Order: sequence, then C-alpha cells, then structure tokens
Amino acid sequence: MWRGGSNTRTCKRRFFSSPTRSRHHRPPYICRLHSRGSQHLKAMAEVDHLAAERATARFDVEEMKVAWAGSRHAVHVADRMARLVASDPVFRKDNRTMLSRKELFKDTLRKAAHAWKRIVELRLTEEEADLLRQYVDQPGYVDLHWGMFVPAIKGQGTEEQQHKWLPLAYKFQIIGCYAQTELGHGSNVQGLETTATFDPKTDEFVIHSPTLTSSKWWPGGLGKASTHAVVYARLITEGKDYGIHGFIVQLRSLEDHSPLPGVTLGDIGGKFGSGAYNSMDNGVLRFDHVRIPRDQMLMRLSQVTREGKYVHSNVPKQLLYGTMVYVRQSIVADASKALSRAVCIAVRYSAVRKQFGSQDGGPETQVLNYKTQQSRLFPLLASAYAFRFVGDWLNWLYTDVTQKLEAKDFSTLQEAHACTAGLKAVTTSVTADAIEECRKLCGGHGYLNSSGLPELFAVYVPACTYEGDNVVLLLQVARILMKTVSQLASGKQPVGTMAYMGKVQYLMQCKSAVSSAEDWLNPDAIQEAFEARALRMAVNCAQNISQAASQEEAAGFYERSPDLLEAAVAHIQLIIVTKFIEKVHQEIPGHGVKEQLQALCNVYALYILHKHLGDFLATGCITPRQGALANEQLGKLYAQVRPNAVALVDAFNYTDHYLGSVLGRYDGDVYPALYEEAWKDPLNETVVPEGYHEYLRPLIKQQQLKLSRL
Ligand SMILES: CCCCCCCCCCCCCCCCCCCCCCCCCCC/C=C/C(=O)SCCNC(=O)CCNC(=O)[C@H](O)C(C)(C)COP(=O)(O)OP(=O)(O)OC[C@H]1O[C@@H](n2cnc3c(N)ncnc32)[C@H](O)[C@@H]1OP(=O)(O)O
Ligand SMILES: Cc1cc2nc3c(=O)[nH]c(=O)nc-3n(C[C@H](O)[C@H](O)[C@H](O)COP(=O)(O)OP(=O)(O)OC[C@H]3O[C@@H](n4cnc5c(N)ncnc54)[C@H](O)[C@@H]3O)c2cc1C
Repeated sequence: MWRGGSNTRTCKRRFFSSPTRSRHHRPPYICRLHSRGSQHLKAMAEVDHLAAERATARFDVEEMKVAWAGSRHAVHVADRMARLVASDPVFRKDNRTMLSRKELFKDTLRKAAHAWKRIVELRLTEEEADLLRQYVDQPGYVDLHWGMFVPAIKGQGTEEQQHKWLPLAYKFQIIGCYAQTELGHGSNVQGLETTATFDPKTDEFVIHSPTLTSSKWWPGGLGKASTHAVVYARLITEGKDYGIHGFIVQLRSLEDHSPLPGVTLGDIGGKFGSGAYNSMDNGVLRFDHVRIPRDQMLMRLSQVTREGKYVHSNVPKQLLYGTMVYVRQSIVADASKALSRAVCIAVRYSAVRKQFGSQDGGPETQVLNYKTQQSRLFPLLASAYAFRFVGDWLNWLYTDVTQKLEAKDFSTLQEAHACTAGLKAVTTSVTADAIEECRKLCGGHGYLNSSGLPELFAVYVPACTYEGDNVVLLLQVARILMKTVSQLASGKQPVGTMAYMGKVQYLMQCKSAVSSAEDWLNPDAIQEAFEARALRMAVNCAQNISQAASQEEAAGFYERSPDLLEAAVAHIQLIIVTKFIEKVHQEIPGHGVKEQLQALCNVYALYILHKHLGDFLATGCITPRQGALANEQLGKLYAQVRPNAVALVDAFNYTDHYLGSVLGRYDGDVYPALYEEAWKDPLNETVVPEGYHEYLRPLIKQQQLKLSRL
C-alpha cells in the first residue's frame, strides 16, 4: 500500500525487447602510463603488489563474495553489470572532478541516455538495470525518477492512476521528481505552505506558492530535467485545510521542455565539493495558480469527490510518508556500499604504503602493520559488513511490512518507521565520518582527487540530511522508545526490535559475568550488555522526563532531547549488533568464512562498546575492569583480522572503475598511477602556465629591476 520500490533481488521485469543479449568480458588490464612515464615504471605495472597479502588470507574469498552479496546469483549479476559499465568509454568517470558544472550536468544526461539505450538493447531485468545505475555511479535525475517519483505513484496512486502514469514513467516518456521540501520547511513536513485548492466549478486543483518560503527547494532532477513532479501541498476544499497530500503536476512542455504557464523553475546552484553531487540538478519551483485536473491528486489514501467533499480511507495518515520509508531503507543498503568502497581503498593502500622501521636499508613497515592504523581501520571494515547485513534484514522487514499493509494489517508500521529512520540515521552518520577517516588513513595522497575519497565524501555526506535530517529521525526513534517504556507498566509486551524491553525486570539489574578477555567472544555476553545499556538509557530518559514534567511531557522531551538522542543510538546499535550475531549463527558455507565473519562481528560489537564505554559504565551494565577486558580482546581481534584484511575487502568484488581510486587499485600499483594521474591535470597541459605573461613575468621582472637598482 505504501509500497513504491520493488525488491530488486527478485524482480525479473525486462525493459523492452531486443533479439540479442551480448556478453561482456573484462578487458585485460591495460596500464595507461603517461607518455612521459619512464620504462621502469611500465615494467612495474604488471606486478600484483598485493599478492603476498592475498596469500595470507585464511578463508575462501570467492565464498565470502557470496556471503557479502547475498547469493551466488547476486555475485554473478553484479559482476556482469560492473564489467559492462567499466568497459564502456561513455561511463568514464576519472575526469569528473575537472568538468565545469555545465559539462558535468551534460555528461550526466549523456550517461543516463546511454545507460537507457544499453538497458533496452540488452533487455536487462530491473535488478540488472538498477545495478548498472549504481555502477555508473553518478547522481542524476534518474535516481529520483525511479527512486521517488515512481514509488510515490505506486504507493499513493489508485490503480487507475498507476495504470495511467506508470507506463509513461517506465518508458521515460515523462521524467518525474519528488517535490516535497520547501525553502522554509524540510524536516517539518506538516509545516509546508504550498496550497492545492479545489475548484468545484472546473473540477480542478489550483496549485499555488503563496510565499517565498513556500517555493519548492532541493528536489533532485527538478532544476533542469523533470517534466513532471509529485508535489506535496496543503489540500484545501470547501474552505477547509486538510493538510499535506500528493499531486502529480506537469512542469515542462513535452515538446520543447519549456516551463508551463505559471511555473517558475531553475537549479538552486552549486553544492559542496568538486564534481560530486553537482551532477544533480536540485531545483527551485514556484506555482502561480497552476490548474491541474482533480484526478491528478494521488487518491489511494484519501479522495476529493466531484462535489469537493474530502473522504479519508480508513488507513493511517502516515502512509503518506511511505515513499520516504522506502528510500530510507534503500539508503541503509547504500551506506554499506559507500563505506566498503572507502575501506577497500584505505586497506589496500595501507598494505602498499610503507613508512619508517627500516634498519640498515631493510624494508620499511607497511602502515597497515601499525596498531593505530588497525584500530582506526578495522572497526570500519567490520562496520561495512555489519551495515551490509542489517541492510539485508531491513530490506526483508520492509518487504514483510509492505505485504502486511496490502492486507490492511497496520500493526508493524511503527516498527518499520523506527527501524528505517534509526538505521538510516546511524549508518549514514557513521559512513560519512568513516569516509573522512579513510581519507586521513591514506595520508597526504588521500587528499588528492585521484584517491577517489574527496569525491566519495562529498557525494555521500548529504545522506546525513536528505530523507530526513539524522537528528530529527533519531528523535522519532526516541519518541517510540519513550512510548514503549511507558507501556511496560501496563504489561503490554513490546514486539519486534523492541521485544528485549519486555525483559525489563532482568535487564535493569543484571550484571555482566565477563571475567576474562575471551569471555567477550561469547555472543550472549555481548547481546546482554547491549540490551541492558539500551534499555537502561531509555528508562533513565523516561524517568527524567517524568520527573522534569511538572511541565508538559513534550517540554520534558524537549529538555532531555540530547540524552534521548543517545538512547536512540544505543537502541539502533543494539539492532545492528543483534542482526550481525544472527547472521553469524546461520549456516555459512566456505572455508573459514564463518570464522572471519565471527571475528568481524566481535570487532564491531567490542569497538562500539569501547567507543561508548561511558554509557556502559554509567548505566552499570559492566565494570571498568570488564571494559578494559573488552579493549584487550579487541586488540587480539585486530591481530586476527590483519592477515585477512586485503582479502576481506577483495570480497566486496569492486572493479577499479567503480572504486575510482588510484590508491585502491586491485593490483596495488599505486605509485605509477599517482604519477600518471598528476600529468592529466589541465594545469599540466602547458609547461608554462596561462597567466605567466600577464602576472608572473611582470612581477618577477619588477623585482629584478628593483634589485638591480639597489
Ligand atoms: C547518470 C545515471 C545513469 C543511470 C541510468 C540508469 C537508467 C535506468 C535505471 C533503471 C532502474 C530501474 C530500477 C530502479 C530501482 C530503484 C532505484 C532506487 C533508487 C533510490 C535512490 C534514492 C536516491 C536518494 C536521493 C535522495 C533524494 C532526497 C530526497 C528527499 O530528501 S525527499 C524529502 C525527505 N524529507 C524528509 O525526510 C522529512 C523528514 N520529516 C518527516 O519525516 C516528518 O515530518 C517527521 C517524521 C519528522 C514528523 O512528522 P509529523 O509531524 O507528521 O509526525 P509526528 O507528530 O512527529 O508523528 C506523528 C506520528 O506519525 C508517526 N510517523 C512519523 N513518520 C512516520 C512514517 N514515515 N511512517 C510511519 N509512522 C510515522 C510517528 O511515530 C507518530 O506516531 P504516534 O502518533 O506517536 O503513534
Ligand atoms: C542533496 C540533497 C538532496 C535533496 N533532495 C530532495 C528531494 O529530491 N526532494 C525533496 O523534497 N527534498 C530533498 N532534499 C531536502 C531534504 O529532505 C531536507 O533538506 C531534509 O529533510 C532536512 O530538512 P531541512 O533542510 O529543513 O533541515 P532543518 O530541519 O532546517 O535542519 C536544520 C537543523 O535543525 C535541526 N532540527 C530541525 N528540527 C529539529 C527538531 N525538531 N529537534 C532538534 N533539531 C532539529 C536539524 O538537526 C539541523 O541541525 C534534499 C536535500 C539535499 C541536501
């Protein structure tokens, strides 16, 4: 019912038909050395500098690829799509940071058109097409068209409306975006100002932007590409404001792309970072009494009759937010992709890079051998795996809830909201910080665009804001936690991811039994500590709110919101740890694969425990000694991960094209690649820079003249 997106793992729909289905093989690796590169650099290029690292792996990498991707089929199809993209010159992206905004936008249009052509020619399934979109790796209007416009119509449109609009969207006969946020309001959806006033005389809605702050502001694809939008506006009929509803509005002519009468449109301007999210035309939109037929209100959840009567179906009004819930769950899956890319670059480079430790001209130390490097990097590696598995679980939950909603069972709506909002917030915040940490882990070279890390960060960091600011989303989780705590007294048993709260009597007073570092390898010990910490933090908040609430409860919530934020994070971290533990409990084929995942699961849990030690101590879940033992065990786990580190990132199965990093190259041949990249910079097109004759030469000559006069 709120369903928008499909589960791409199972969807087999093909786009159009074509007789041929070509095969794509990975082209042999060709080292593109700059013409000025010397022969010895060329000779070095065939060497696998990471071969020794790969030889120390104690597990079957091919089977780990399956564990990471989810199935053998998933490995196969992802591999095929990644190579298809990597071998096509149109999808080149190594020059992206050097393009102007206009060039970059045109490049995005070109790539999208070419991608679509290939999808149709090769008769790709929806699953394959989406993977191709991901490997092209360039934000663009297509993301919003498929990721939000189509889902909004699917989730909120009637069958008749879906029948009319979806075929047009599926064939790109119209291009749509999701126009919700305004200049004045983003987080507070109920505060939006755009109006949709029903005119019974003409059977139309009049869409209007009454103030400057009601201008739609931010929607991706709106600025230049979209012909249509799902616009969220206040529905007014019979003189009454019925709050926010969705409407399909045509914005541009399908003949010449010019804005329709009464529509003002444009791009909102350059964004953070070179290249990066600037490929996207985030837009501004104003309406001056634009008329649309009544049947362009999305009417699945509520309707306006021909006479102008408002009718609300007997469903929760929050279903209006369904598209956001869908995208939030897909953002969690994306977090593991972005994080694993950054970690792959940092691990491979740390194995190649050597500093210090040379005695008498002997070999220097790989920086990956430094314990500090390991303690910064391996938790991020473990987090990538943790987010991958919790993302899979969330996808399952979303599908399950969607099926229940179809059957008019709304009992799991709150669970879906809390999990998608909370996991979106935690995974994106951690990933954004981790990409920056990976940049630092690569030292100076990490700061070069050719490392791929600055662009990855710039593209990724808005994920902390879009689809709901992370703090706002965590406060939603906290509200649900407080509601659940307050219901415990009445004996109502919490369900789903809140079920642990039902053990309140035990968890409020239990003491960890850990007495040695090895005891922390017991998943039950970890689970109990995390459950006790999350529950005690939530209960403490609830008590503080009720004590402070000589005032209203809302005022108490407001006062305690910083603590509530931490309680929400603790609850979400518990979910991530639990799902990782559950994953490791499953049967996992392949030599050593389960053992590696077990180690990573322990790294993840104990790292979080170490990082948030204050929470665990303050709530009395563990003692300082037990905290120290956890840290001791963490050190041992890092040593266990070390010989497997490169193989663990190989299991992500990323092509060099997708990684887009000279530091993260599969063959580890970093230095010739860095050297070559430098020469490609436009500044190096001429030996003497432009501006020399205007500014440098006169300056130097002036100084020489002055000196000669002395
Ligand atoms: C170059 C390219 C080449 C490629 C070419 C390829 C071509 C072809 C490809 C073909 C591919 C085919 C296959 C495609 C597959 C799919 C692709 C997928 C792609 C995805 C990509 C996505 C990209 C993402 C880009 C990002 C874009 C960003 C978009 C946006 O940001 S949209 C705007 C988002 N805005 C927000 O999130 C606003 C946040 N605010 C809120 O959500 C709310 O205001 C609030 C929750 C904070 C508060 O709401 P409200 O005031 O109403 O509510 P409260 O009073 O707080 O609560 C009331 C009540 O309701 C409950 N509740 C709140 N929310 C929800 C909810 N969502 N669900 C359920 N319940 C909810 C709340 O708990 C309260 O409950 P109670 O009353 O207490 O019980
Ligand atoms: C790259 C990008 C793409 C986007 N794409 C789209 C799109 O396609 N369609 C669309 O409709 N929108 C889109 N958006 C808009 C996006 O959804 C909003 O920016 C987002 O929801 C945050 O809302 P805001 O900008 O109003 O932030 P604000 O709410 O103004 O946040 C400002 C600060 O206030 C804090 N804050 C706000 N409310 C509270 C509260 N109740 N308690 C405590 N702190 C609070 C926040 O934590 C934050 O620190 C996009 C945004 C970006 C950056």
